[in-house]
Amino acid sequence: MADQYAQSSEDIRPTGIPAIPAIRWDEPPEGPVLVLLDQTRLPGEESELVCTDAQALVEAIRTLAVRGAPLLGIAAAYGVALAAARGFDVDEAADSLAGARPTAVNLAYGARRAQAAYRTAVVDGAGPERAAGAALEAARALHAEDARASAKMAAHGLALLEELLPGGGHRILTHCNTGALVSGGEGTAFAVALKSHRAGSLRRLWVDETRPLLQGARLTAYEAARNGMAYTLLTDNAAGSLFAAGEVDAVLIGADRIAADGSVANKVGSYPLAVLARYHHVPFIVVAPVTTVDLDTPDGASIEVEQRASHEVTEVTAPHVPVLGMEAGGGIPVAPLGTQAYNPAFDVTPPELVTAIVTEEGVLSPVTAEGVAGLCAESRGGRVPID
Ligand SMILES: CSC[C@H]1O[C@H](OP(=O)(O)O)[C@H](O)[C@@H]1O
Repeated sequence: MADQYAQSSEDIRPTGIPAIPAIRWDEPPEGPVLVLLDQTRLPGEESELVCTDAQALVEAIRTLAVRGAPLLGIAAAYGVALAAARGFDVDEAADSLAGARPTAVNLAYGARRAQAAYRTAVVDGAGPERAAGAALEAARALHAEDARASAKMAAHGLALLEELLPGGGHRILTHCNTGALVSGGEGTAFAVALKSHRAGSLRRLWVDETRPLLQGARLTAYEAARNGMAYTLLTDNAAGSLFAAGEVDAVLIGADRIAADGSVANKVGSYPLAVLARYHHVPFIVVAPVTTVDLDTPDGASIEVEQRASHEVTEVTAPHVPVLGMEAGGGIPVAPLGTQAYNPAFDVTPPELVTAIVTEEGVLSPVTAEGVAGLCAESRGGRVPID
């Protein structure tokens, strides 16, 4: 069944990860800027969004021009460095960036890490310029750490797939977008699928479109095509029939926050996939860096799930209008005007439904509170306060 839905080979353009990096710091003569690949305009348009202050970055985060837990942390750290470099109030910038979206713990972690570097420099007698340099150094370090973590997660994840599914021919279902567009490297869950592809072991990447903001259709399909992967798009509500047909060997997803008990907050639609995977005896694998683990959040019920605007559900956009960032009424109504929609951006999967959590520190399975704590103990000596 999988092969009859394969896109034709000429559609596959193995041109590598996005030509424009998801994020980059630049220092033109008029002053430092943070340059983002505007993810609201993908896949049709690869355009850059230039942020000159933290407020512009907060808006870009809220409209998902920049998104995905690890990249949100990196962006927030650069945002604090940008505020420091341009003489704005660093604490105010860190607070507004940390609070831009509630669920991805990396966001606050990145902001606080750069803020802590700035403060430490000031306490050590550094002037504003050197202190700003310390914040930028912290952002660059986080960026590089995430790139290394991505490569390690890909290696650990592929080894797990080969253990669970010996002989290759992996048919992997993924949800939302977890590639280079969410990372300092090649991503989290997508990086595992990409490594499987490069090893000749990926038979099919099933890509959930991921309503309502279509990160799967717009972003994961874009990354899979650019990497020459065999992928097939599906509506979220078609996933169940794929499991029933025996077409899914493993589910690979990312995470936005992993609580101390191992509960996983991820894009809405992840929890139903976990239930389907359990019912059909398919491994449900979460791939996330340790920066996504939050020991200060005890369990899934304690995770704040972002609720987003109704119009993201009740309207679709015209081709030239970005999916995100539009005001209510900016799109084409698919429901009666005035319809209110339940639009949680994430859901929470309990640890007992998670086969394994893959981090740069290795594979945690089964998922236990002790194991989650152990991940952090190894990877993060000191802990930067994130709230
Ligand atoms: C590996 S982080 C990617 C993670 O972030 C996505 O959410 P959003 O697109 O709203 O930033 C989704 O939960 C992905 O799993």
